[in-house]
Amino acid sequence: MDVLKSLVQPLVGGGGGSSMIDGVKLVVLGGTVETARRMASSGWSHFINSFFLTAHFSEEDYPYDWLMLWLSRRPEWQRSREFETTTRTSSHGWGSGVADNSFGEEEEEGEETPGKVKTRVVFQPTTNTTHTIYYKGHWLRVKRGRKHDGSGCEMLSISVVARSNSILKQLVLQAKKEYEAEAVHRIQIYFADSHGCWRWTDSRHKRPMSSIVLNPGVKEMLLADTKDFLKSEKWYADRGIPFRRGYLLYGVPGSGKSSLIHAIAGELMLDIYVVSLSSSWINDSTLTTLMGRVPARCIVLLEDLDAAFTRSTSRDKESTGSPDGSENSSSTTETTEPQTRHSSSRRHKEHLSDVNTLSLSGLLNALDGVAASEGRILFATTNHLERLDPALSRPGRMDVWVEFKNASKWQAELLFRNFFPSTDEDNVVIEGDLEGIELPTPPSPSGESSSTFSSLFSLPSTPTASLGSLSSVPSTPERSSPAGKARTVRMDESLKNQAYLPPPVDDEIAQHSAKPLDGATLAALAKQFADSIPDEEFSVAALQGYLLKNKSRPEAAASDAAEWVVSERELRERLKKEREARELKEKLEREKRRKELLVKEKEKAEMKKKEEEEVQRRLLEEKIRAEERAKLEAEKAVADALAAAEADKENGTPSEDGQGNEEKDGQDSEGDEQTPSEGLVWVGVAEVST
Ligand SMILES: Nc1ncnc2c1ncn2[C@@H]1O[C@H](COP(=O)(O)OP(=O)(O)OP(=O)(O)O)[C@@H](O)[C@H]1O
Repeated sequence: MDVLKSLVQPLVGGGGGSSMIDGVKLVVLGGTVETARRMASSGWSHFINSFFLTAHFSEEDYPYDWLMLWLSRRPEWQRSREFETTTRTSSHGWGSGVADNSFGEEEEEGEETPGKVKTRVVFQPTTNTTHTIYYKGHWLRVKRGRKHDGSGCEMLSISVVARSNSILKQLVLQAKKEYEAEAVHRIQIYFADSHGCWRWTDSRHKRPMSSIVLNPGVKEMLLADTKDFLKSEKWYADRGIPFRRGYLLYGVPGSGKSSLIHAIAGELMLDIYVVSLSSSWINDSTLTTLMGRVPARCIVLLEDLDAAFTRSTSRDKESTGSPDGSENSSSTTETTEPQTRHSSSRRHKEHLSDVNTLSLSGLLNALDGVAASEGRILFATTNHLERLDPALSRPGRMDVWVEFKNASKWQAELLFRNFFPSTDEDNVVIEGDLEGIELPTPPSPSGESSSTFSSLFSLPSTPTASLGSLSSVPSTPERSSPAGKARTVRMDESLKNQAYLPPPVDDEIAQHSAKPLDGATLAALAKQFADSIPDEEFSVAALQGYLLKNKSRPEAAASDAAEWVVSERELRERLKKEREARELKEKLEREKRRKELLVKEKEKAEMKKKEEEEVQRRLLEEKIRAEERAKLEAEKAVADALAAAEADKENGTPSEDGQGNEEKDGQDSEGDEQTPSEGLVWVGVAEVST
């Protein structure tokens, strides 16, 4: 105590100093202590940090998601005393494991509202709090924070006292494994945003391939092709061919294009990156940026390929995707790429007039330009193949085309059999089992096919191949096996697929579903249903809609199908008539408006003509009046002159023989050199000209 007093005493200056000096001394003392404390603390953390290995994981990259899922299952992470809540889990829609600290409405008491979206709220530690987690004999210091680069992105920093970074590697690998174990049942959907970034949007359960009802062999062929492609990176590299493959799915709406892509993504365990080309913000540079940012293994889905070009009607013909553009209709890469070079001024103009435009050359560059990423599988969908430019479908861009038509009888039967539950466990429909229905010809990879099934044909992936030769060159040589064999093999594989785990059926929903039927009854009902459905008249989506209405009554669904077809036709007929009537009305109104416009224009022209005539008439009148005025003034001047002469004559001395007068006249005439009549004419002219 004495020691402390002796230390403080000189500083506070004993008892004799003024109170102000004492205050200053106290401030100086406090400042010194605080500075010393800070220096010690920073020195300590510097010292500690020199032993730590630290890894940073940005929100924008996958490892962040892996680790957040892993952390959400750690009790230490949940013991945080400061939380923030979010409804967007970093684990992208799953993360509902036992240790997950999320909670939702199912925990709440009371009945549920059907159709209400269940929102899960997740507690996660606030940013900038540090957690210590024990992992494989090491203490990890985990901290969530934000980047300081202005992006506001979250960062996860994990530090560990270790000599090598192998423990961090192990941690990341384990987190990845756990994440992928969850991901096996789901696919992630990312959507492009207007800043050229991919935003995670949804996580969906995988859709089994068997739920897609297409003509025989189509989906198997596609699946085989995509699988084969993913395995052939070296094959492509050895031949210097860009490692990319494109599939164009075209045809009527509601025929299963998107569903098939979804199912393939699930089967291949790939995420889907979606760009809607009809978005108002899409333009060349955004699309190029997006294409450069897709990960190596994924599915890129370009929706509504034709809509990209119908959106902007003001664009030049050269940059439209429509084959109608005469200059562009025969364009290939060779013709469109030079366009990019020589049309910079035109592009600049376009840019000024409409910043949100996507040109054909921009789209082509994004698909296979230098910036385009490799290893991705591109799917493009369109309802209007005829609107696409041939350049878009050049091999290397769209290697495989698949046409989707309205449902065939065969599809209708299979759809019915897939739709209703069966007591037969092995009620897996193999194409050949569907008796009595003429099967469409399966696709042939050799391209020599196919009448009803002319829809699938594969293009060679070598750049030299022409569009005309629709021979199928497989993405690797092994794929030259006969179609039938390939199909059987792929069918077996797809049946073996264990990846799909459908979500459990809600009890309430189960009550409204049909009771399982035995195989024979189901087959008979499916046949009855298919017999009532006309070939290729209704889309699969329409049939599905009908079945959904009868989801608990398979017998009624089969027996009422013919009636439904009649009512649908009547409905279509009525809608068609209504549309025609509307169009006719609109046409008549347009015609009426056009006529009214013409009449108005005519009236306007007549009015204008009348006004001009009026002006002319007024000018003429003015002119006549001016002439008359001039004439009157001239006459007056003459009369005045005569009167003046008369007056002179009366006032002056008259000469006897009249000589004096004549002399005067003679002098006058000599002096003026002007006769009265000449003077009259001059006055008149001067008046008129003014
Ligand atoms: N071939 C099919 N097999 C199974 N279900 C199908 C099929 N075609 C359509 N459906 C069902 O119809 C609905 C719409 O299908 P989907 O969105 O895949 O059609 P689409 O061809 O992509 O349509 P659009 O061209 O309008 O985008 C989905 O619910 C899907 O389950």
